[in-house]
Amino acid sequence: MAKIYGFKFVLVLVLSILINLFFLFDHFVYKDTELSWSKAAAREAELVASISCSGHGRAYLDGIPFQGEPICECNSCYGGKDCSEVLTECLADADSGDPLFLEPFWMQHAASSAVVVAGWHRMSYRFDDYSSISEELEKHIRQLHAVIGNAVTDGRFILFGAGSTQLLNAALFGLSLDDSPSPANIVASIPFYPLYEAQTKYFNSMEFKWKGNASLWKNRSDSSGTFVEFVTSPNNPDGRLMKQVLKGPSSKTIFDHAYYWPHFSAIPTAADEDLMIFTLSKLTGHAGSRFGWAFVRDENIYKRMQMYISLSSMSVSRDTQLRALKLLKVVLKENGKDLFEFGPKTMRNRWERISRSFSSSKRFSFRNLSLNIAIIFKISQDHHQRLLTYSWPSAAYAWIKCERAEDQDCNAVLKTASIIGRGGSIFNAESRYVRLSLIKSQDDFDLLIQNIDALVSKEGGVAYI
Ligand SMILES: Cc1ncc(COP(=O)(O)O)c(C=O)c1O
Repeated sequence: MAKIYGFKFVLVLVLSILINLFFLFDHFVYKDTELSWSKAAAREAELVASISCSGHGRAYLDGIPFQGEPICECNSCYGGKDCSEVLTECLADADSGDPLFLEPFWMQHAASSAVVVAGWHRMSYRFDDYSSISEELEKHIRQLHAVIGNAVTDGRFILFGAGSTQLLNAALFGLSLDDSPSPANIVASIPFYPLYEAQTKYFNSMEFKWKGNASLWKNRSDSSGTFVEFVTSPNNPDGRLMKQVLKGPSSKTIFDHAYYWPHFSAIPTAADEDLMIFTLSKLTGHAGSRFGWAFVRDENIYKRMQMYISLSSMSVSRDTQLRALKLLKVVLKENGKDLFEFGPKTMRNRWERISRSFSSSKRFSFRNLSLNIAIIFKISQDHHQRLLTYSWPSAAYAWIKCERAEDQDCNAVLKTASIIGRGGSIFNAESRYVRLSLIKSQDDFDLLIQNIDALVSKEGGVAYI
């Protein structure tokens, strides 16, 4: 009898231990991972993401709803409720530098790149340490440059801006606001990104004046004052790796490295300049997030740039910084392997395609940027492995020249074939040049190729310059 009671006692004890373990597990392990306040938001986000737009559009959480439902926003030349209708007489728009070629990458990395933002996320003007930049984001940015080897970041201050657009202007003020009695002369080499001239003229400061083509000031006298040169490397529009034209103690340089990433260029050396500007827009494609950063060697210039940011917008949105951090974490996975395979491969394919389209043309030519692009991933600290080697140009834009004497306005010529490019005069170059953007969506690119093929088929022969 005592044996049976003893057995029952042990059984009850074991059961009770098991039940307690179950509740403990449920409380600390299962309950811990169960979603509560984020569940509805996650469901809403996935619901919108699941709306089918036939691969030619996208529904967004903040899109204008129709009958309470989010609707598809179609790519150009597609329409209808689900973007399945091809619009006729549609123009191939290769004008803007909207980097949507990277959208498929982020669709493939939807899970790792999603961000959940609580209603109370970083409401303050400041971080705890009174700074306005996320230390963690700064760390990831510096790590990214070290992995890709495109910039030396040691011994430099870092600044965040609302896209590189804000930082370019901050740099202009930072370099011009010195004790010089006359305004700084602002220059760039032709062809140049038109924003430099537009910003300098629009802000119309007493501290600086636009002076145009840098080459015209090579033999200037000492009394000509301070010069600030914008150097875009790789260049927009023609993709060349550029150096400053003006040298000497009275010249300062703003290096705009928006395109100095393996998608668009060889990375022969790590940029090691005094003032370097980068942007998330052309790195990950998130132009809409408006995030850029600058590395500045000189503390006084850094402080003046900081003052500009502070007076114009206080600082960069914490929401944007959070998103940038999440994106860079994805980028840095396996030392950048995924993004820096996808980006260059996509650009190489597009260049192969457009080169083929123009290959039989004598009427149009483009600079053959036949770069030997070597993408180097740091597999570990001291071991580099060459994973991809391309011998194709991969610049963000094709810089096309109309070769016939009568084709003075190349943009107009392309327009007759329903192609919208950006005319050379916008970059201060001849109008027999035109820039075609190769970084837009696949739909835009496919239509561009279709219209180029139709235009070229009306003539014959290739001319590389
Ligand atoms: C050379 C260059 N710099 C800067 C920018 C501006 O980029 P962000 O989106 O960072 O303002 C662009 C955009 O096309 C660009 O081509």
